[in-house]
Amino acid sequence: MGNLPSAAKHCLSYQQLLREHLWSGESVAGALDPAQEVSQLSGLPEFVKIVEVGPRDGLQNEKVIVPTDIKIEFINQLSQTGLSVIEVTSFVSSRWVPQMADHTEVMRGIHQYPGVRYPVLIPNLQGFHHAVAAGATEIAVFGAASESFIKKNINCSIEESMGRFEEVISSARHMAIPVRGYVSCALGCPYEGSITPQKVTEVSKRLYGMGCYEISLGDTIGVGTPGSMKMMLESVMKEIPPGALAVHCHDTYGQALANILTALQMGVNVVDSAVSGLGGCPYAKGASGNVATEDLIYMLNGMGLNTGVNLCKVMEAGDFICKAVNKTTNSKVAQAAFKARLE
Ligand SMILES: CC(C)(COP(=O)([O-])OP(=O)([O-])OC[C@H]1O[C@@H](n2cnc3c(N)ncnc32)[C@H](O)[C@@H]1OP(=O)([O-])[O-])[C@@H](O)C(=O)NCCC(=O)NCCSC(=O)C[C@@](C)(O)CC(=O)[O-]
Repeated sequence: MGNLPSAAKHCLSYQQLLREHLWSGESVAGALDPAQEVSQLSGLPEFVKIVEVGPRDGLQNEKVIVPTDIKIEFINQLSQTGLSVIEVTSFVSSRWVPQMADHTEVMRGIHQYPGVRYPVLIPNLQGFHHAVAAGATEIAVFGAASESFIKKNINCSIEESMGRFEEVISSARHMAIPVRGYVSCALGCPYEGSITPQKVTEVSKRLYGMGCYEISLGDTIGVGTPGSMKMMLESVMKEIPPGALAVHCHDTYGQALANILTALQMGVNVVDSAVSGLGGCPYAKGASGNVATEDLIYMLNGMGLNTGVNLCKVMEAGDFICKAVNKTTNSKVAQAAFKARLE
C-alpha cells in the first residue's frame, strides 16, 4: 500500500476490519447478510434516508473560511457515496454567517449527480430569490420552538418567522420547489432550557400545514435523551405522520445515536447527520457537532438497515474535509478505523 494516498489506505484497512468483524456490516459491499440481524429488530424501517448536512451545518460554524473550491470538492466527493440528499449551503446574510457567503459560487460550482438532491437553507424571501438565481431546486426553511433562540438566530419572533416562511413557501410552490422545514430547539434551548413537546408540535404543525413536505426536528444543543425524544415525538406524531418527520441530533451529551434509535423505533425513517460529526449553529453556544454520518451508517448497517450509502467512501470524504479544515474527526468509527490502520 506504499504509494496509495492515505484516505485510500484508511479505506482499505476499514474494509479489512469489516471482513474480520462481521457484526459491523456494510450494506453496499454486502459484507453482512442483513437478515441475520433484522429478525431481532422488527418494527424498524428497512431503509433509512440520510440527509447529509456536513457542507452546510458542518461548516457554518468554522471560524476559518473554507475555500470555495474545497467546499465544492467536498460536496462532489459526498455525491459519489450513495447519499441521496446533501444540504449544500445557506442563503443567509454573510454578516450573520460569514462562512456561507460563497453560497452562489458553491451552488453553481458543484457537479449535480443524477439521483442526488441538493437543498439549501433559506431564512426569508431575499434568500429564496438568491437561491433560485443560483440554481437551487430544493430548499429548507428553519424555524424554532423557542422565542429566544429564533430571535438570536434570525432576528424575529416565532410569529414573524411564520409570516416569512409563508411567503417563501408560497413562492416555492409556484415554482414547484419542494420545501423542508426545520424546527430547532425541539429538545431544549440554549437560552430558555426546557421546551415543551406542545410548543414543538405547534410550530411543526404550522410548517407542515404551510406545505413543508418534511419536518426535521432539531436537537440543536444535543441535550435530549431517548426519554425526552420519545415524549416529544409522541406529541408531534399526533399531528404529523412519522413518514413526514426527520430527526437532526447534535451529539453534545453523547446521546445522538440513542436518540436516533428511539426515533427509528417510533417510525421515523429520515435522519440528518454530518460527515466527521462536524457542525453546530453559531447562535447555539456550547452545542457540539452533529451525529457523525459514519457512526450513523455503522449503527444502521449493524442492525441490517439499508441506507444505500457506502461507509468507506463517506470516510474518505470525511478524511478530506478534516484535513482541509485542520480538524480531527469526531466520528468514533473513523477514529477506530484509523487506529486499526496504525496498529
Ligand atoms: C435572517 C437574517 C438575514 C435577518 O437579519 P436582519 O439583520 O434582521 O435582516 P434585515 O431584513 O433587517 O436586513 C439587514 C441586511 O441583511 C440583508 N439580508 C436580509 N436577508 C438576507 C439574506 N437572506 N441573504 C443575504 N442578505 C440578507 C438585507 O439586504 C440588509 O442588507 P443591508 O441593506 O444592511 O446591506 C439573519 O438573521 C440571518 O442571516 N440569519 C442566519 C442565521 C443562520 O444561518 N443560522 C444557522 C442556521 S440554523 C441552524 O443551524 C439550525 C439547524 C437548521 O441546523 C437545525 C438545528 O440544529 O436545530
